[in-house]
Amino acid sequence: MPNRVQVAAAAIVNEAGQVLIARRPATVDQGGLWEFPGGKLAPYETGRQALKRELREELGIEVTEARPLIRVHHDYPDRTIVLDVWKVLAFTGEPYGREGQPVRWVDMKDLNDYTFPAANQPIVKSIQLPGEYCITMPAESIEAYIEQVQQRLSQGLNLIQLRAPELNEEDYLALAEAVLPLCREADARLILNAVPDILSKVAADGVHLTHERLMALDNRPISHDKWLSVACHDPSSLSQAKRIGADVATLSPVCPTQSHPEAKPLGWHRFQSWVEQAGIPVFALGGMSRHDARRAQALGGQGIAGMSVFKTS
Ligand SMILES: Nc1nc2c([nH]c(=O)n2[C@H]2C[C@H](O)[C@@H](COP(=O)(O)OP(=O)(O)OP(=O)(O)O)O2)c(=O)[nH]1
Ligand SMILES: [Mg+2]
Repeated sequence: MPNRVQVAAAAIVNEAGQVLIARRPATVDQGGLWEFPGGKLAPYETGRQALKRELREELGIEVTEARPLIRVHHDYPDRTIVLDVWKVLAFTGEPYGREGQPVRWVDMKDLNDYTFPAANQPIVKSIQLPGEYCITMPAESIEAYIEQVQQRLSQGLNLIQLRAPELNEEDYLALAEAVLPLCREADARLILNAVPDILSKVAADGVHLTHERLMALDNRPISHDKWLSVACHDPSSLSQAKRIGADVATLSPVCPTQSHPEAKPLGWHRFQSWVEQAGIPVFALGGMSRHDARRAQALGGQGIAGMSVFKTS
């Protein structure tokens, strides 16, 4: 690819959970589409420096705090771009379209109604996902699973993977049906750890595929209005995830974990370098504690996933 363009872009989220987007002029590359404000790195600039300069130039604001959100590589017909996306946590000034471009605050869930350049799909997903992904831990009975989910929701967790591999299909379906209204009530997303077909029976928000199910696929098995979460353990499963159009991945085990004592931990260093190439939001899984969410995010991950980490007593 002849042209490799490095771009810094910003996810600016306000207290009401709205995101600032801008419309690209009709005459430029990707013209007329909505974008996250930002632009190309000048020679010798770091991503963070470019972010600050671009937001000063395009929006008239001064970024005072930002962290990496996601990095996306994308091949357009005429160029490859590397989008280095930052979550802006604090800024001074009132943003406006300083170059005359329309800018708009939109609710996170309404981002899907706007047309962005093709590279932006994983960025939109990353903005919509929280930093904690709760996976249910083994429980004694269906009732105990339900109680566990209730407890996790009451902690404010809003992304729940219903994992219960020991249940037969009928029991798992009954459990999923019982848990779904609880998640709806709490405005949480419910991801079923099961075969993709289950979404024709239970109107959950998505499915999570085991590593084995992921590797057996050639295409995305569910529609784009549902979430496809997948289990990855190495660069080849991460690239398979990207290839089939998964929305989010767990990468494990990052640290030693009691639930999978035989698995060799990959460590934070590899987590960082594999995530950088992944191009989709990736949660660190395996031996996590709550304070690791910040660490995972500082290394370019979406946050942490886990089972026992969210247990309160
Ligand atoms: N800023 C931004 N650029 C994006 C997004 N998605 C996406 O594919 N791009 C592409 C479009 C462009 O090819 C490139 C960004 O270049 P740009 O036109 O914003 O660059 P710039 O602000 O430095 O503008 P200029 O000085 O070249 O006029 O990245 C996005 O969400 N935000
Ligand atoms: Mg720009």
